[in-house]
Amino acid sequence: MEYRSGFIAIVGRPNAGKSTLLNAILKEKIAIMSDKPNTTRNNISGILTKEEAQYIFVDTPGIHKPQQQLGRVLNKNAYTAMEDCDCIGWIIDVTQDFGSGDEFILKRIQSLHKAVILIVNKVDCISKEDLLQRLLDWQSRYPFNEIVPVSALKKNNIDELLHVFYQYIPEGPQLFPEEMKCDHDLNFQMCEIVREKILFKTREEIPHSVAVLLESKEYVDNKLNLKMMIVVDRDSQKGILIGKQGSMIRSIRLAAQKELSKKCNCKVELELYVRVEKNWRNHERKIKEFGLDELNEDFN
Ligand SMILES: Nc1nc2c(ncn2[C@@H]2O[C@H](COP(=O)(O)OP(=O)(O)OP(=O)(O)O)[C@@H](O)[C@H]2O)c(=O)[nH]1
Repeated sequence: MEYRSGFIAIVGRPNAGKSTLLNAILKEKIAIMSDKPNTTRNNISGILTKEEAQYIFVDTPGIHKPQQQLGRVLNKNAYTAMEDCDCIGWIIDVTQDFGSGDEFILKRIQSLHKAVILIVNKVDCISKEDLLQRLLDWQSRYPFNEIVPVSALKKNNIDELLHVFYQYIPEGPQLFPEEMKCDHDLNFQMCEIVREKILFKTREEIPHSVAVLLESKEYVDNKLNLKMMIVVDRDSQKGILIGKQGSMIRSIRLAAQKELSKKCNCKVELELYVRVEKNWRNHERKIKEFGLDELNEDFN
């Protein structure tokens, strides 16, 4: 078996299960998951090094119709990932009907002329008969190179999916060291942990667009001191985040602190601040400042 290595862009509508799939493949929590659409903003890459190949995954923000500046930047990132890869894994939620978001992706894929593997996700939620019907429906929409049903959540058929990816990446040497699982540095992952706790604790009240920035980081006496800034775009959101007598921010801080300690293997002291930046999602400069337009710099 020849050794192969290549880039696989995972694209799909918000909530299709991209992050869950990436985590199932990499067997480690590196992309954040939540039940809200569009929690994945940067192109988190996961790297899986196996005996036969190195699979480099580019996770993309959910493709959706751009409504604001931030939406446009997100879409641009997803598209660049699609153009630069060796093959595309288009993940769909099998329980959802074909919609305008799919139409949008389809158009893009048609113009790229790349191998496209349709990953039919959430098959645990549907009967065999319905699944068959859905597969036939999807098959008639595009000449996919392969169609692979999976359950990212239950980790079903993941090995088969890798086997399929293998066939669509080129022969070549290992591109990254074996122990490297993700190209994003720890700082980014730490901010994502805090953002995940915010989304989880505040439920629908804080939009997915909340930004978390690392202000400072220092080790003192075997303890990691972190200062992070949470940026929201309305005063009312600041109120929600802080909560009654600071109860919400405290609960976010404690939950994040616990996970950060596990991640960093040391005691962590986290300080959180909330800043209101009105309408920051519409300002390109701010988007840049928050690092949301960066695209896999290490790979380019
Ligand atoms: N039942 C079931 N649920 C799943 C499966 N895969 C993902 N989910 C759920 O679907 C929701 C969305 O999953 P994510 O992985 O966050 O989706 P995503 O596509 O990364 O979403 P964005 O970040 O918005 O792009 C979560 O609640 C997951 O638990 C699956 O195979 N079966």
